[in-house]
Amino acid sequence: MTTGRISEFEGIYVAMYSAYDEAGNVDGERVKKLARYYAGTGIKGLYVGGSSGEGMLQTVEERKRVLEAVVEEVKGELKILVHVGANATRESVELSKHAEHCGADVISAVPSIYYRLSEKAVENHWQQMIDSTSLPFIIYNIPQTTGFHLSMPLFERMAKQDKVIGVKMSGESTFELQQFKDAGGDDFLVFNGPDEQFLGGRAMGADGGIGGTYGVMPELFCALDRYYAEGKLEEAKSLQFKINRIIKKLLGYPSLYGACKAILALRGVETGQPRLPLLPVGEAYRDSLAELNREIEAVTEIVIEPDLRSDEIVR
Ligand SMILES: CC(=O)N[C@@H]([C@@H](O)[C@H](O)[C@H](O)CO)[C@@H](O)CC(=O)C(=O)O
Repeated sequence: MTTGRISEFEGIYVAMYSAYDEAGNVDGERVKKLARYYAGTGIKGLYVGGSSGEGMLQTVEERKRVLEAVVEEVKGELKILVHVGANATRESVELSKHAEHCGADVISAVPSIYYRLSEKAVENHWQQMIDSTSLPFIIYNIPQTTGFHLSMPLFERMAKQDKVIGVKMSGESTFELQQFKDAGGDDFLVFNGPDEQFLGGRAMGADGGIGGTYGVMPELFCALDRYYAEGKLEEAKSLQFKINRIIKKLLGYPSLYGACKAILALRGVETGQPRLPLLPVGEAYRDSLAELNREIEAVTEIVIEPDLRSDEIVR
């Protein structure tokens, strides 16, 4: 049985990539075009300004402009979750208030990075954001990039607050994911972070997923989620394997984000290069990316074809 909160937010969220012009500046029109590209793919919503969105590489003003463009384009069609984590608490609070003012649905944040912070400091950092708006809050746990390990006692203190509705679990342990689900309770949302183990995360209790590579194959993750929900586990497993072959190739380019952005460009959705220090992916890779794009499109064609028998999907 799903509770109100779960049914309101469960599902597939694209962690949206940045959209810059050729000079590398935030381009509102490109942000809108990218957001529009996802509306109608079956996803539940967008996660704006997270890792894939390069929020941590942008100024507060740029982050505001990105969110404003997304809200203007798809508010009401897609749920809008916004990452407001910044190194300084005061910037995070400013971004939180801006998110509420704009009409975002949920705020979310990683801990502050660089300084080795105590649990108390991270708790206070998050609490200031939570207290600054009436929006629900989703903890963003990604220890492999932040270096901060979210302990169970801190998780439990956070999760017992009404406004803290979920955790985006980008750590790789599905056991830990399951522990969050168990401790959070029936009404607490858990989102799978590692796209490569979406199915494992779902089987261990995740209510959906938030992922960067969804951005080049949203229909595949929607289909995977559907197969799992319908109990079609063989089909789901086979589709996850196909997806993982694609992700493995994407991870072989100078940067994952650059490769995904290049694939979007091949589809007519220009978003520029990732911002340095994330490496660009240049012309030299065009042919291999075009081939990878064809591979994604071929799998997509099969999963969205309603008349195909499910066993044809997987062979
Ligand atoms: C470490 C990392 O960046 N993880 C990604 C995944 O989507 C990741 O790109 C994917 O699993 C490929 O490894 C997401 O969990 C991050 C995310 O959703 C975000 O962009 O905020």
